[in-house]
Amino acid sequence: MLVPRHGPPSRRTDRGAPAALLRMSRKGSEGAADRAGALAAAPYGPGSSQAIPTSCKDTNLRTAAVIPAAGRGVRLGPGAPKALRTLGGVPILVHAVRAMAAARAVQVIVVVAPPDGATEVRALLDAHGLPESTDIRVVPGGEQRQDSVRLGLAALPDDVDVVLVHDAARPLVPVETVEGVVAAVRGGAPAVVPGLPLADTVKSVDPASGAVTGTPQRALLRAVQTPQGFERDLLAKAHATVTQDVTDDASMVEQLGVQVLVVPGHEEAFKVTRPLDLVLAEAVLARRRAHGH
Ligand SMILES: Nc1ccn([C@@H]2O[C@H](COP(=O)(O)OP(=O)(O)OP(=O)(O)O)[C@@H](O)[C@H]2O)c(=O)n1
Ligand SMILES: C[C@](O)(CO)[C@H](O)COP(=O)(O)O
Repeated sequence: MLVPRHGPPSRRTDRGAPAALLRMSRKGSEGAADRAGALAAAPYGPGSSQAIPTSCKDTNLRTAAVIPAAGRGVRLGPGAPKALRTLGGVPILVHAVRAMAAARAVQVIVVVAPPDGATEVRALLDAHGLPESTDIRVVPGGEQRQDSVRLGLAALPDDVDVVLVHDAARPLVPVETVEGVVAAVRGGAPAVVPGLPLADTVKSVDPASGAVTGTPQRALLRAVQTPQGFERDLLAKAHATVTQDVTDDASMVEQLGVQVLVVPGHEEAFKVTRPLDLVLAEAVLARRRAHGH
């Protein structure tokens, strides 16, 4: 099914799909070249007039997850790169890959390894017996998270139309959260993030003096998690055009003027960032195991 999202339909073929989109769904190098061309004629943003595919039933297109895992884990303290440290005796990255592979919609996973660690990560994943039905690829990452995600996107096969970006550092995200994000993208939202209301009051501050400059209304705020889900071409365009430093992928899409939708997140999808997060993650895992999960 093809539906207009950002304005009136553009020139259509006899099946109702804009010609550029049908070209983009072809497999192989010709399809890839057309995809690049179609991206240059960017359909996204205010006033745009393109239509985009929403259902893999009509297009046979697949959903992929890019898992940036190239960070050093400085805030976690000295040791191996964070994604390779263990939780319940299993590397954090393996938990994250399993969490993505558990979602029926996710057929392709691109793991973005530390820049000099792709071979080690490939061997680690092979040693942990991940589902053979999922196409799992490993590529080296970059200096910043944004660089790593961009390198992961470049390794996606042509027949992927929806992409999740999921931090390796969120190893315990429940499958329901992953599937909720995919369903929202497949249901018509071009960019989707899971989010939770805040428990703390948040202040803006002047970093130089520490003086409070404001108190945003808490009810209007959400702490956003991953996986963040996107139409592939939209995310590729965001990574090709936004150069400003950002802390998540959705904010790059926001800079293109495209609406991002928040769906319910989950408290177990927290990010392992500091040492106490590891303690919490071990406790959550122990609770799951006690319940037979
Ligand atoms: N150059 C980078 C930096 C981060 N990441 C990934 O992005 C996710 C979120 O980043 P964060 O939690 O900040 O991880 P680190 O960068 O490892 O943590 P720190 O900032 O404490 O070093 C992590 O899965 C991390 O591996 C990445 O792939 N490439
Ligand atoms: C992408 C993210 O997890 C959303 O909350 C977060 O912004 C990553 O931040 P980090 O400082 O790179 O961990």
